[in-house]
Amino acid sequence: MPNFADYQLGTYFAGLAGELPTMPFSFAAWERLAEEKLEHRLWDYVAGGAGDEQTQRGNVDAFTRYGLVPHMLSGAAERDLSVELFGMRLPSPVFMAPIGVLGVMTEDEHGDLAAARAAAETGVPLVGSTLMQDPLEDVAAALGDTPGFFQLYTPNDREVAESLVRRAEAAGYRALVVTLDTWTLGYRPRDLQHGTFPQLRGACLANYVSDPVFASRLPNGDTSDVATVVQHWALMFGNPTLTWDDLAWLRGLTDLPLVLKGICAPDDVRRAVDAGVDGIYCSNHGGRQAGSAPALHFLPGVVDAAGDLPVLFDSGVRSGVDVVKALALGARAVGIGRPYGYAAAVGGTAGVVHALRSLLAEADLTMGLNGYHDVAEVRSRPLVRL
Ligand SMILES: Cc1cc2nc3c(=O)[nH]c(=O)nc-3n(C[C@H](O)[C@H](O)[C@H](O)COP(=O)(O)O)c2cc1C
Ligand SMILES: O=C(O)C(=O)c1ccccc1
Repeated sequence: MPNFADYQLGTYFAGLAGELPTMPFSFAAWERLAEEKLEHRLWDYVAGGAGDEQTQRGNVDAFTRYGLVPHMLSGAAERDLSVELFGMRLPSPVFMAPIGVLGVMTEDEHGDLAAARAAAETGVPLVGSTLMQDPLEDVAAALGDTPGFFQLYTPNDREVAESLVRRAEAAGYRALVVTLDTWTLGYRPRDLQHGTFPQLRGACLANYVSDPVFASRLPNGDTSDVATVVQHWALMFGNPTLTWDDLAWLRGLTDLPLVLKGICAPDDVRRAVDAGVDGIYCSNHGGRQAGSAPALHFLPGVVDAAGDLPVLFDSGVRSGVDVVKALALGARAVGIGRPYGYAAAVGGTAGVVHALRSLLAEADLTMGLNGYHDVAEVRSRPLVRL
């Protein structure tokens, strides 16, 4: 059983030996460094969100409305953070949420590969986006023994969708995460002001370019002209006509565990359960799509409606304390988004490894100091509503 808190001890020991930290230990510090490092347009794309950005701020603020209750003398000197997900025992409940522009956020290495290498080093699973700078097969190969899940943006061309799913299966991804909240792009003032966003300039379309069915849709199957690729991608990317009636088709596409991302309403959970999915992913896309209530607000209702199905959660998680709060509200696994993206921008693989290890150390220490031995115990004790 990994002792995540040892990362803190190791840091102080290294300090005693004169080796001082070079990377941050808080989200705020990562954020500052990433803003300095990233090209302005890319920074705006990653940091920005829909409308006046109240939804993404609300996602973060929502965590301050709940508090953990400390319990003393409970002997929680060693904690078990492991959770069971889709028949796998994961060392911790933390995973990396899909970030579709990770591929171009890093300096010396491609970002999707950096995240996959960090997954291999830490055991933290990666949900790889449809929008990668390298083909999904190369990213899977960099994951080592750590599980990867493939996030699908369902193209309106069903044969392309099917081809992506076949490739994800063949590459060894362990679940299919279908994102439902981005069937068209949200209203994003920062990107609008720049008149563009990265994919429109050909970034992170490797899974399309490398796909034989996608390529077959291009004139003469020629994927070398970026403008042509982007045009076909833009026409195919979203699927506004997808409804619950199409879920049987999606379910029939694969035997992999099927997870629906972007679910917030309990009604939708019930429909998803009826359609035979294996997991519910409660998220409002980090406030980048629709203006809505904070994602955390929806979590208890989603967990309740999901019954025995595992609920994954993201949107607004910034610290190890936030991870523990999301677990207490019923999440089985908790997704980190912008925080590891910023770490990738600042420090590549090493940055992501450090960000994950320090976040896990904080989650582990938070559990221990509050007297919790394991995740089941966190879930069994109510939070204080502030
Ligand atoms: C730059 C960026 C790109 C994203 N791309 C994707 C994507 O390709 N697929 C997807 O399902 N979600 C995508 N998301 C949403 C994340 O998976 C996650 O829901 C969100 O980052 C959570 O919010 P937070 O980062 O503020 O915690 C993206 C988020 C960001 C910040
Ligand atoms: O930026 C995003 O959040 C995202 O998921 C996306 C996906 C495709 C095109 C543009 C944005």
